[in-house]
Amino acid sequence: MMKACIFGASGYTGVELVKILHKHPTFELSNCYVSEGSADKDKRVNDVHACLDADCNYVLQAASERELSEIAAQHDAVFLALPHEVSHHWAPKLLEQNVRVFDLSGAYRLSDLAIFEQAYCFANTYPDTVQDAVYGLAEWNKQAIQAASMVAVPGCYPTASLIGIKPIVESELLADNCIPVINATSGVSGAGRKASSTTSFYEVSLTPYGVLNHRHTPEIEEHAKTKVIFTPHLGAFKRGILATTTMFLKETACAENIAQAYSNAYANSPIVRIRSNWPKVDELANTPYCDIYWKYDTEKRCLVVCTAIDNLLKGAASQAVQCANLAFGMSEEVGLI
Ligand SMILES: NC(=O)C1=CN([C@@H]2O[C@H](COP(=O)(O)OP(=O)(O)OC[C@H]3O[C@@H](n4cnc5c(N)ncnc54)[C@H](OP(=O)(O)O)[C@@H]3O)[C@@H](O)[C@H]2O)C=CC1
Ligand SMILES: CC(=O)N[C@@H](CCC(=O)OP(=O)(O)O)C(=O)O
Repeated sequence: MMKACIFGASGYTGVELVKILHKHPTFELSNCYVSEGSADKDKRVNDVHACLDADCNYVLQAASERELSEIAAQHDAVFLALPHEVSHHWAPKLLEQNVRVFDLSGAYRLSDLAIFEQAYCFANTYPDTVQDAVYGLAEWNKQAIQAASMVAVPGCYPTASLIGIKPIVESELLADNCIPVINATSGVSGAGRKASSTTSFYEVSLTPYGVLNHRHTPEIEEHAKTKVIFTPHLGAFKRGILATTTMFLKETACAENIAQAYSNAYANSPIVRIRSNWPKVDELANTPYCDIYWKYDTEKRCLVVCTAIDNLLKGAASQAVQCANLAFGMSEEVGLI
């Protein structure tokens, strides 16, 4: 068994990691950590999150930066479900030990430090770790993930968006002057567990936010290798993301080569499911899958592709474990389906 631990185990993505690793056949969940000042420290995780099974009773231990080396030395895999700023400092310290790090935050997803600073409003001061970090979009980066010590697990919106766009870009079907337009809606768990008025049940409706300046725009652009116009929306539901992307294609594109592009990318994927109808978030909630469906208007040369995921799973925790499975030589879907 490989020993694993989770930092940020009391949060929304952290608790999904607890669920998955608790039942995983190869990873043994050895320790669950929260911050030194956490209101949940010393509690059992299933007392904090009653949805967990009775035997899923790990104690939420307080951990500080001082203990990172010692903790890293005791584990094979470390999962960081922490705020970006905390992962940014902690990942390089953990990596000094012989451990693999799977970071769910955005701290190491962008290779350009100036673009990072603009998007996250703080500077990444560990350029070597940035360079070593492998982007964990599992369907597209398998070989690099298999060899990685540091995996930057993609954001939730970027996962949903990139799965729809990349087959078209990589197959050179996108029209030269086309900027894909992505409209995506997330449930409120995307904002994390910390209470705020914008995510309170009474306040949430359906509305766009982060228009033309959301930090996921540069992440999608770097990994799709194209500019995009990305508009996120907050919806009045708990879990899930639905991303609808509109793209104009080259004159040479036809329904057959679009189908071929998606089939080449995902026909053998255990996680991405090519459907025969439009996906619905409720069908994906609590699963590690990404569902995809598209329609092409030949006359307008317009492709509309729709992808749906659970933001806490394929958008975070299950994709982190998908990457860990690959990094430890297993099939990507082990312990997930
Ligand atoms: N929610 C989502 O859909 C997605 C989230 N992510 C990313 O994953 C990460 C976790 O997100 P999420 O689970 O939603 O966040 P939550 O706010 O739900 O949880 C954050 C966790 O981090 C802990 N924490 C907070 N501050 C510190 C600190 N200074 N030191 C140590 N631990 C700390 C919290 O515990 P405590 O304060 O009790 O110590 C809690 O366990 C974030 O970087 C987020 O951007 C990525 C993709 C999707
Ligand atoms: C609904 C909501 O607020 N969603 C979050 C995105 C989820 C997240 O935590 O983003 P990372 O993938 O970058 O970590 C947001 O828009 O900031």
